[in-house]
Amino acid sequence: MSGAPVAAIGPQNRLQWDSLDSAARANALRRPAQADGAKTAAAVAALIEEVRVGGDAALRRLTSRFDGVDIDTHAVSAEEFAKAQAEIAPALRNAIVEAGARIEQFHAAGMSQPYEVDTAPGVRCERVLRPIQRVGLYVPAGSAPLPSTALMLGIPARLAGCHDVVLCTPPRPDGSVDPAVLVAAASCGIDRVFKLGGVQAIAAMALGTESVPACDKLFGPGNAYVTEAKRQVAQLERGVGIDMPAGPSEVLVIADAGANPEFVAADLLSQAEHGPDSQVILISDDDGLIERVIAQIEAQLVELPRVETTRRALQSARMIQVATLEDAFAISNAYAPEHLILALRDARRWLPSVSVAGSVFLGDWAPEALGDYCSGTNHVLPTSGAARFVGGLNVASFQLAITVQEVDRQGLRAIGPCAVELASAEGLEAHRLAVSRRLDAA
Ligand SMILES: NC(=O)c1ccc[n+]([C@@H]2O[C@H](COP(=O)([O-])OP(=O)(O)OC[C@H]3O[C@@H](n4cnc5c(N)ncnc54)[C@H](O)[C@@H]3O)[C@@H](O)[C@H]2O)c1
Ligand SMILES: N[C@H](CO)Cc1c[nH]c[nH+]1
Ligand SMILES: [Zn+2]
Repeated sequence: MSGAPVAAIGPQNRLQWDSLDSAARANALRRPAQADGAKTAAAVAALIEEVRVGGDAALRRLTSRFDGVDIDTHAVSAEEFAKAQAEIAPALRNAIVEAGARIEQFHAAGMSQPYEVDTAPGVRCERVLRPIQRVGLYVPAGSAPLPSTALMLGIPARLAGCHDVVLCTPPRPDGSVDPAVLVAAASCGIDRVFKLGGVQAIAAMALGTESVPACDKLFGPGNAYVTEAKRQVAQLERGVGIDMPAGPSEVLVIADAGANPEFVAADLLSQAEHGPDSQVILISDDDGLIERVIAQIEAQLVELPRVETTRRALQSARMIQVATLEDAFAISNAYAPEHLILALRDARRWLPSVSVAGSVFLGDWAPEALGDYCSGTNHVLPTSGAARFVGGLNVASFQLAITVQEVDRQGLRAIGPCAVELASAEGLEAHRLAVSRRLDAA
């Protein structure tokens, strides 16, 4: 029996917040990737161990298994960089340059500055900034290569002054790397690129292999495997820093009755198409708007090339009706979305109601996709609720803030007694003497 295609958004996706008990509310805001978290963690741990033991040989095996291609040398050669430059269309090159300029403008404006303060006569405290010595960047390419991510990682790294930069990205089935990723990397001064994806890339950059150098901190988004691998390597004995959990994409839209349903549906679909575990949420105080958005999703979905992936992501979509917009913000702040779109009349007026989010898009003319590419903000953003405690990537993510204190005799006399008192209270005699011996001599 044939008929109309099954609707992507069904009654199971529709929720009336006021009618839910607390368990149903918690369930409504659960991320889809959490479902098989334990299984993913075990698989990832085994793969990291395989790289630790096997080095480059393991990288070759895993690339063959997961990317379906046999590669002898993972490092991208100078010839491959040159070929990529020749291959990409001028319009794409121009877009990379144009986006890069705005990303640089925004990130440069937000850079931390060194500073110094005399906290007492003869006591100078400073903060100096140093680039993290060797950074490892991950550019996803499983379902689609993301040259924009190379810009989002490479530009703040360059502004921070990082000279030793390694970048990994999964190879294509023919063993090459997407040329636009290479052009974007080169535009940031990055020439050390490895054809490596997933867990094996993260493990290689964390542990080091014969060909891939061990890095001090890893950056970049990726699927649930990549995100779990970052989490695990951060706990290894040779500690490696990570930027944040930046996993499967999320968008939450708060829309009022006046929102444009065509635009709202397009925004929800734009994040659903990233992968089956993307999560999209619409919250509105207007039932009619929700109905119109759902109709638009069904209409627009069938036109999309990645319809099956998108349809799978929509299985975990939430269309939530609330009594008031204040309720919508309370839900959003509890969920901590990676992206938050305010499709509201006078959207800026509502900005103070946002207390937790990765990046906010104000009004009908700010699609989230602009932030993905070229508004200037960074698209590497916290997912899975991490927006509660970490912000998006920025130049400071690539820097060490080192504090310095310079104290002369006068300074020691001024603040030494304070330290002596506190050391005595803590019963730390050696601490007290390190100060009082100098006080005696000063
Ligand atoms: N939060 C952010 O800032 C942000 C930004 C951009 C993209 N993203 C997300 O990044 C993700 C990109 O995912 P992707 O899959 O397209 O590319 P990816 O490069 O992250 O992952 C591809 C790799 O996953 C590995 N892999 C696939 N199946 C596996 C399995 N069963 N076991 C072990 N490893 C496996 C393979 O090694 C493959 O190379 C999407 O979820 C997207 O939403 C997030
Ligand atoms: N939306 C992604 C972050 O969640 C970033 C991206 C790159 N390209 C397209 N989108
Ligand atoms: Zn996107």
